[in-house]
Amino acid sequence: MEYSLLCHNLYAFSFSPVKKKLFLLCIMFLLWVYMLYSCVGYCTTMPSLVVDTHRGKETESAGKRTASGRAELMSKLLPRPQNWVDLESDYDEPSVRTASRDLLNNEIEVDRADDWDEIRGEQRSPEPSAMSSFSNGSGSKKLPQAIIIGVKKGGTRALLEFLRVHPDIRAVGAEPHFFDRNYDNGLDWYRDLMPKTLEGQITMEKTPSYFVTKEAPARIYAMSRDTKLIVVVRDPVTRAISDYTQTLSKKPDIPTFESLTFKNRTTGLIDTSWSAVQIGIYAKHLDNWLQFFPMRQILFVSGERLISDPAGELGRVQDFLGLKRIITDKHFYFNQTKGFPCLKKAEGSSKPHCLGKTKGRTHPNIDPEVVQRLRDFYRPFNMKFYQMTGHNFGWD
Ligand SMILES: Nc1ncnc2c1ncn2[C@@H]1O[C@H](COP(=O)(O)OS(=O)(=O)O)[C@@H](OP(=O)(O)O)[C@H]1O
Repeated sequence: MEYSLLCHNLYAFSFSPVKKKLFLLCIMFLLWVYMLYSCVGYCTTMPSLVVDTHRGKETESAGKRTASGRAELMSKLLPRPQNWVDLESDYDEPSVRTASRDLLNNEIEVDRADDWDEIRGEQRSPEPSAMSSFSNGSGSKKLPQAIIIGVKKGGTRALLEFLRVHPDIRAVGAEPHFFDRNYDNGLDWYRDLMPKTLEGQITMEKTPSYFVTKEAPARIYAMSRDTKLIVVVRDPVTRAISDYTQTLSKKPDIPTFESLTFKNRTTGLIDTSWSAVQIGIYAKHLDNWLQFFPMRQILFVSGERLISDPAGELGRVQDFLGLKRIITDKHFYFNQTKGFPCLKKAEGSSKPHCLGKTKGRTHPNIDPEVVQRLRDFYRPFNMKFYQMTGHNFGWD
């Protein structure tokens, strides 16, 4: 009797139309609260992600949790950013960072502003094709087997973007700066920045400051003694002017190139502590690398030929990496307006692409006497470099 009464009450409860509506409303409310919660979580994550990426070194001290969080967030952003990323190198030569000049000390911040803009751009407008690779979960993240280690303003971005056309190359778009600024974050952090690769694909990155970082050769060797190293070199005088032009574009009030070049203009003594000058002493930096890596493991790409004959240089790079020559002259066209070779189709896109406006800036006119003095300064170092590499780059 009692049992049938209970059943009756339960039946009345579950099928009462008012209670049924209340029950449904409750579920809808809970769903709504859950969606709101997820949305708020997403929105608060995005800005911190950008800020962390932008801050780079400054956030390092926040500890492992922050670092791994940043790695996770960066990996979501960076492995397959917009196909034609055009980040500008954002480093200064370490020994010069300690120089007393405000101009030099501020250079990292000045350059970082470019990364900030570009990475924001990548978040805003990933192309549909980029999105499909972005969400491609196949493969696994590996440490890079080949790295473009330099030189700043040599043409490193062009080389990396051209290489990314190759189906057997996957590269991280932004500069990880692992072997100079972020080494304390550890190899897992570094690996996590890399895009996923399938068997037979090569993982790559480019950070041009490695070439002038004293600790970089030993650190890369410790990661893998088999790492293939690529250096894009350019006439050191033009490179110095290009470097200066980059800083000038962000800080128009800096002293003239001519005054920064000399320790003492009257005596004509060159200021080798100025990073723009020092980076171009290639023979000196190369010596450091040869303490750890044999010459056959380093490929030197001519920055000049990368412009005049991109397919030729890309052929050499593909051979060096042990890849089939897939990138050929059919992939390039010369854009008259830009004044540089561009890709007919960038990786994952059907549209032609040139590098952005931070690549190929108009250089200021430099006093020809100062240019000549710099040429004289670099000549013996260039000769030594040609001797070491067995290649005359024709800068003299
Ligand atoms: N195809 C193509 N398009 C545009 N620019 C090209 C290209 N190939 C090489 N270059 C030259 O690359 C120079 C910039 O070098 P990096 O990319 O190594 O600069 S950075 O260190 O990453 O900031 C850049 O230097 P500036 O001309 O002084 O701006 C270019 O001369």
